[in-house]
Amino acid sequence: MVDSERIDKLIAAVPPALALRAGLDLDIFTRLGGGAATAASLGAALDVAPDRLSRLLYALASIGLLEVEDGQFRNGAEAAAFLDASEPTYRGGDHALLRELWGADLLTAESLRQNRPAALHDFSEAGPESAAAFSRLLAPGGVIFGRQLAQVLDLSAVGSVIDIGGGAGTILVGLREQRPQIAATLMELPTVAAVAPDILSEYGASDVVVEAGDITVAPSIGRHDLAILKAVVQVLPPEQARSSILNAARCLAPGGEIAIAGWGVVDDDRLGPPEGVFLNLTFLNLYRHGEAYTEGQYRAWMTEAGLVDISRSRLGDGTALFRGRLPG
Ligand SMILES: C[S@@+](CC[C@H](N)C(=O)[O-])C[C@H]1O[C@@H](n2cnc3c(N)ncnc32)[C@H](O)[C@@H]1O
Repeated sequence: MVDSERIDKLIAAVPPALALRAGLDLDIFTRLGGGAATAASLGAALDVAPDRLSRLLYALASIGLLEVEDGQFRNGAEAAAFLDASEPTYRGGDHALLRELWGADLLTAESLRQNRPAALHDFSEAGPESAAAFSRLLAPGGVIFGRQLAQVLDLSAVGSVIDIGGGAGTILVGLREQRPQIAATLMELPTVAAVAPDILSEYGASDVVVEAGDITVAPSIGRHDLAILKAVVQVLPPEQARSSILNAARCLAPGGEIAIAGWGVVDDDRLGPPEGVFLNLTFLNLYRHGEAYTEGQYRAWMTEAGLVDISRSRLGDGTALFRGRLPG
């Protein structure tokens, strides 16, 4: 017997997520920090009308992200830990990016009807301004991902790391926080390579070597102990996805490790994980050819690249991580 409950729940899941995003956009959780505020004082601090703001505050309280008592709002435990940007455990770094992606998601039916991406994003044809804007959107999330990676990889023997298609290169910032002695290179398409140094210097990482190149055509000019390829394979058509992995492996010194990551990965049956399955729809709206490739495709390309000890794991935020090593 089917009933409408599940459909109602699916539909109801969206508005709380949108309220959360509005809270992040307005910096509400960071403003509140460890304290409490009324809608009036928060409204004054944010320069928004308190009576209208209070609707959002009550909505956030209704899903436990805020707590309210006698008209005073404070962060709930999860918001205090993960949505306050001053905390090292902050998970909201991607919210500006999600705003773009969710905007694109609303166009899925349109993209299918028109048989073209309704919110086309073309990395190779992007002008300097849009390359800089997109790289800035990704930059905060990059630092967080770099920290996550530093926790799961053994960096003790890594003397040199390359982030291929790393946007502004901020993954290298998070990755090297505890090991600043690791030499770092960012390899990017020329338009992004041109804007990356300015963004890197804002993150105190002017020592990162920026190399302009196209990973589908040739490897880096250097050899590195660790190569990172995050959210890059998925933006490329299959033949270029394959060559990006073959060339990334050629950036490695013998014994070096590759970390291929992204939400855009699906199981071989294409039914999971949810991050990959639904990002694959977002891709319909953004890219002519990019897609969430299957685990089997990643493994086949990595094997063809001569990599061994291939593994797939899932990081805390749902990012799929493939690791492999070049024989020593
Ligand atoms: C979705 S973004 C991911 C950026 C970064 N890795 C991250 O996860 O934040 C994809 C990046 O791949 C870069 N890219 C696309 N095609 C490339 C290619 N053929 N060679 C090098 N970089 C490429 C783009 O310029 C863009 O910065």
